Amino acid sequence: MLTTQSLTFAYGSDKQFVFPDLHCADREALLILGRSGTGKTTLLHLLALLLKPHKGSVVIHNTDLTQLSAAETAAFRAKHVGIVYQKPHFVGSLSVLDNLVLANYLAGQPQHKDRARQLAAQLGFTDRLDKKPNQLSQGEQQRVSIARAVMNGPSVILADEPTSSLDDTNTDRVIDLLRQQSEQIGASLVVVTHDQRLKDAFANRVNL
Ligand SMILES: Nc1ncnc2c1ncn2[C@@H]1O[C@H](COP(=O)(O)OP(=O)(O)OP(=O)(O)O)[C@@H](O)[C@H]1O
Repeated sequence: MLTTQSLTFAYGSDKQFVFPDLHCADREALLILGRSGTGKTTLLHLLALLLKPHKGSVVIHNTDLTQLSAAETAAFRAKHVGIVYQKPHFVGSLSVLDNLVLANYLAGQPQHKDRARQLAAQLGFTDRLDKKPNQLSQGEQQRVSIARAVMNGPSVILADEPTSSLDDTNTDRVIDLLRQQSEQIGASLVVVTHDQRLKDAFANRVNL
Protein backbone atom coordinates (compact mmCIF):
# COMPACT_ATOMS: atom_id res chain seq x y z
CA MET A 1 0.00 0.00 0.00
CA LEU A 2 1.19 3.49 -0.87
CA THR A 3 -0.24 6.76 0.40
CA THR A 4 1.03 10.31 0.18
CA GLN A 5 -0.11 13.43 1.96
CA SER A 6 0.51 17.09 1.13
CA LEU A 7 3.65 16.46 -0.96
CA THR A 8 5.47 19.58 -2.13
CA PHE A 9 8.79 20.04 -3.86
CA ALA A 10 10.82 22.70 -5.72
CA TYR A 11 14.08 22.39 -7.69
CA GLY A 12 14.92 26.05 -7.13
CA SER A 13 13.10 29.08 -5.92
CA ASP A 14 11.08 29.64 -9.12
CA LYS A 15 8.82 26.61 -9.50
CA GLN A 16 6.91 24.92 -6.69
CA PHE A 17 5.18 21.57 -7.19
CA VAL A 18 2.12 20.79 -5.06
CA PHE A 19 1.06 17.21 -5.71
CA PRO A 20 -2.38 15.68 -5.15
CA ASP A 21 -2.63 13.10 -2.35
CA LEU A 22 -2.31 9.55 -3.63
CA HIS A 23 -3.70 6.27 -2.36
CA CYS A 24 -2.98 2.90 -3.92
CA ALA A 25 -3.88 -0.28 -2.03
CA ASP A 26 -2.11 -3.63 -2.39
CA ARG A 27 -2.94 -5.30 -5.74
CA GLU A 28 -4.39 -2.04 -7.03
CA ALA A 29 -3.10 0.03 -9.92
CA LEU A 30 -2.99 3.82 -10.20
CA LEU A 31 -2.30 5.81 -13.36
CA ILE A 32 -0.85 9.31 -13.04
CA LEU A 33 -1.34 11.19 -16.28
CA GLY A 34 0.22 14.51 -17.22
CA ARG A 35 1.72 16.41 -20.12
CA SER A 36 5.46 16.87 -20.49
CA GLY A 37 6.95 19.02 -17.73
CA THR A 38 4.07 18.67 -15.26
CA GLY A 39 6.31 16.86 -12.76
CA LYS A 40 5.57 13.18 -13.35
CA THR A 41 9.17 12.00 -13.03
CA THR A 42 9.65 14.35 -10.09
CA LEU A 43 6.63 12.80 -8.34
CA LEU A 44 7.86 9.27 -9.02
CA HIS A 45 11.27 10.16 -7.59
CA LEU A 46 9.57 11.60 -4.50
CA LEU A 47 7.57 8.36 -4.08
CA ALA A 48 10.83 6.39 -4.12
CA LEU A 49 12.53 9.03 -1.96
CA LEU A 50 15.15 9.47 -4.67
CA LEU A 51 14.24 13.12 -4.09
CA LYS A 52 13.31 14.36 -0.63
CA PRO A 53 10.01 16.25 -0.48
CA HIS A 54 10.03 19.72 1.04
CA LYS A 55 6.86 18.86 2.91
CA GLY A 56 4.48 15.94 3.25
CA SER A 57 4.68 12.20 3.76
CA VAL A 58 5.17 9.06 1.65
CA VAL A 59 3.95 5.94 3.41
CA ILE A 60 4.80 2.53 1.96
CA HIS A 61 4.34 -0.75 3.83
CA ASN A 62 3.29 1.24 6.96
CA THR A 63 6.57 3.17 6.97
CA ASP A 64 6.82 6.93 6.44
CA LEU A 65 9.87 7.14 4.20
CA THR A 66 10.38 10.82 4.96
CA GLN A 67 11.27 9.89 8.55
CA LEU A 68 14.10 7.52 7.58
CA SER A 69 17.80 8.35 7.41
CA ALA A 70 19.53 8.26 4.00
CA ALA A 71 20.95 4.77 4.69
CA GLU A 72 17.60 3.46 5.95
CA THR A 73 15.87 4.92 2.89
CA ALA A 74 18.30 3.19 0.51
CA ALA A 75 17.84 -0.16 2.28
CA PHE A 76 14.04 0.23 2.37
CA ARG A 77 13.90 1.19 -1.32
CA ALA A 78 16.03 -1.77 -2.41
CA LYS A 79 13.74 -4.19 -0.57
CA HIS A 80 10.26 -2.68 -0.86
CA VAL A 81 10.19 -0.52 -3.99
CA GLY A 82 10.59 -1.83 -7.55
CA ILE A 83 11.28 0.88 -10.12
CA VAL A 84 10.85 0.60 -13.88
CA TYR A 85 12.73 3.62 -15.22
CA GLN A 86 11.84 5.59 -18.35
CA LYS A 87 15.08 4.37 -19.92
CA PRO A 88 16.32 1.03 -18.62
CA HIS A 89 19.59 1.24 -16.66
CA PHE A 90 21.50 -2.01 -16.78
CA VAL A 91 25.09 -2.94 -16.03
CA GLY A 92 26.30 -3.39 -19.60
CA SER A 93 29.10 -5.82 -18.78
CA LEU A 94 26.77 -8.26 -16.98
CA SER A 95 24.38 -10.76 -18.57
CA VAL A 96 20.64 -10.23 -18.30
CA LEU A 97 20.51 -13.00 -15.66
CA ASP A 98 23.23 -11.33 -13.57
CA ASN A 99 21.49 -7.95 -13.88
CA LEU A 100 18.40 -9.58 -12.39
CA VAL A 101 20.17 -11.19 -9.42
CA LEU A 102 22.02 -7.92 -8.84
CA ALA A 103 18.69 -6.60 -7.51
CA ASN A 104 18.83 -9.31 -4.81
CA TYR A 105 22.41 -8.44 -3.97
CA LEU A 106 21.65 -4.71 -3.65
CA ALA A 107 18.79 -5.52 -1.25
CA GLY A 108 21.09 -7.70 0.87
CA GLN A 109 19.13 -10.83 -0.14
CA PRO A 110 20.42 -14.22 -1.29
CA GLN A 111 20.70 -14.39 -5.09
CA HIS A 112 17.62 -16.15 -6.47
CA LYS A 113 18.58 -17.36 -9.94
CA ASP A 114 15.53 -19.63 -9.99
CA ARG A 115 13.25 -16.65 -9.41
CA ALA A 116 15.02 -14.80 -12.26
CA ARG A 117 14.51 -17.77 -14.60
CA GLN A 118 10.86 -18.10 -13.57
CA LEU A 119 10.25 -14.40 -14.27
CA ALA A 120 12.05 -14.67 -17.61
CA ALA A 121 9.72 -17.52 -18.57
CA GLN A 122 6.62 -15.53 -17.51
CA LEU A 123 7.76 -12.38 -19.30
CA GLY A 124 9.01 -14.22 -22.37
CA PHE A 125 12.76 -13.63 -22.49
CA THR A 126 14.23 -16.97 -21.35
CA ASP A 127 16.34 -17.16 -24.51
CA ARG A 128 17.88 -13.76 -23.71
CA LEU A 129 19.12 -14.54 -20.18
CA ASP A 130 22.73 -15.11 -21.24
CA LYS A 131 22.88 -12.07 -23.55
CA LYS A 132 24.19 -8.62 -22.64
CA PRO A 133 21.42 -6.01 -22.19
CA ASN A 134 22.46 -4.02 -25.28
CA GLN A 135 21.82 -7.11 -27.42
CA LEU A 136 18.10 -6.89 -26.59
CA SER A 137 15.37 -4.91 -28.33
CA GLN A 138 13.68 -2.02 -26.48
CA GLY A 139 10.58 -4.10 -25.82
CA GLU A 140 12.72 -6.94 -24.43
CA GLN A 141 14.70 -4.52 -22.26
CA GLN A 142 11.45 -3.13 -20.89
CA ARG A 143 10.32 -6.65 -19.92
CA VAL A 144 13.68 -7.29 -18.23
CA SER A 145 13.21 -4.01 -16.33
CA ILE A 146 9.85 -5.26 -15.07
CA ALA A 147 11.41 -8.55 -13.97
CA ARG A 148 14.19 -6.71 -12.16
CA ALA A 149 11.67 -4.45 -10.42
CA VAL A 150 9.84 -7.46 -8.95
CA MET A 151 12.87 -9.64 -8.10
CA ASN A 152 12.61 -8.81 -4.38
CA GLY A 153 8.81 -9.01 -4.19
CA PRO A 154 8.41 -5.27 -3.46
CA SER A 155 5.39 -3.64 -1.78
CA VAL A 156 5.19 -1.02 -4.52
CA ILE A 157 6.08 -1.00 -8.22
CA LEU A 158 6.73 2.43 -9.72
CA ALA A 159 6.87 2.72 -13.50
CA ASP A 160 8.00 5.90 -15.29
CA GLU A 161 6.66 6.14 -18.86
CA PRO A 162 7.03 2.38 -19.36
CA THR A 163 5.35 2.44 -22.77
CA SER A 164 6.40 5.71 -24.41
CA SER A 165 8.80 4.07 -26.85
CA LEU A 166 6.67 1.00 -27.57
CA ASP A 167 4.17 0.21 -30.33
CA ASP A 168 0.53 -0.57 -29.49
CA THR A 169 1.05 -4.33 -29.23
CA ASN A 170 4.04 -4.05 -26.90
CA THR A 171 2.28 -1.33 -24.90
CA ASP A 172 -0.67 -3.64 -24.14
CA ARG A 173 1.74 -6.44 -23.30
CA VAL A 174 3.87 -4.36 -20.93
CA ILE A 175 0.81 -3.03 -19.06
CA ASP A 176 -0.65 -6.55 -18.77
CA LEU A 177 2.69 -7.84 -17.43
CA LEU A 178 3.01 -5.01 -14.90
CA ARG A 179 -0.51 -5.69 -13.67
CA GLN A 180 -0.02 -9.46 -13.55
CA GLN A 181 3.22 -9.14 -11.63
CA SER A 182 1.86 -6.63 -9.14
CA GLU A 183 -1.21 -8.79 -8.51
CA GLN A 184 0.91 -11.93 -8.10
CA ILE A 185 3.15 -10.39 -5.44
CA GLY A 186 0.38 -8.28 -3.88
CA ALA A 187 2.07 -4.96 -4.68
CA SER A 188 0.61 -1.53 -5.44
CA LEU A 189 1.34 -0.46 -9.02
CA VAL A 190 1.83 3.23 -9.84
CA VAL A 191 2.41 4.22 -13.48
CA VAL A 192 3.23 7.80 -14.48
CA THR A 193 2.86 8.71 -18.13
CA HIS A 194 1.77 11.19 -20.78
CA ASP A 195 0.68 8.22 -22.93
CA GLN A 196 -3.06 8.73 -23.42
CA ARG A 197 -3.31 5.17 -24.81
CA LEU A 198 -3.15 3.92 -21.20
CA LYS A 199 -6.17 5.90 -20.02
CA ASP A 200 -8.74 3.18 -20.54
CA ALA A 201 -6.57 0.45 -19.04
CA PHE A 202 -6.75 1.97 -15.52
CA ALA A 203 -9.86 2.60 -13.45
CA ASN A 204 -7.92 4.69 -10.91
CA ARG A 205 -6.44 7.82 -12.44
CA VAL A 206 -4.97 11.09 -11.22
CA ASN A 207 -4.23 14.02 -13.54
CA LEU A 208 -1.24 16.27 -12.89
N1 LIG B 1 17.19 18.50 -11.72
C1 LIG B 1 16.37 19.51 -12.08
N2 LIG B 1 16.69 20.80 -11.82
C2 LIG B 1 15.87 21.81 -12.15
N3 LIG B 1 14.68 21.65 -12.77
C3 LIG B 1 14.31 20.41 -13.07
C4 LIG B 1 15.12 19.26 -12.74
N4 LIG B 1 14.48 18.13 -13.14
C5 LIG B 1 13.33 18.55 -13.70
N5 LIG B 1 13.21 19.90 -13.66
C6 LIG B 1 12.08 20.70 -14.16
O1 LIG B 1 10.92 20.34 -13.44
C7 LIG B 1 9.81 20.23 -14.32
C8 LIG B 1 9.18 18.84 -14.20
O2 LIG B 1 10.11 17.87 -14.66
P1 LIG B 1 9.72 16.32 -14.73
O3 LIG B 1 10.88 15.61 -15.36
O4 LIG B 1 9.27 15.88 -13.40
O5 LIG B 1 8.46 16.38 -15.70
P2 LIG B 1 7.71 15.22 -16.48
O6 LIG B 1 6.26 15.49 -16.31
O7 LIG B 1 8.21 13.89 -16.05
O8 LIG B 1 8.16 15.53 -17.97
P3 LIG B 1 8.38 14.53 -19.25
O9 LIG B 1 7.04 13.91 -19.55
O10 LIG B 1 8.84 15.49 -20.31
O11 LIG B 1 9.43 13.52 -18.84
C9 LIG B 1 10.30 20.56 -15.70
O12 LIG B 1 9.97 21.91 -15.97
C10 LIG B 1 11.81 20.38 -15.62
O13 LIG B 1 12.49 21.27 -16.46
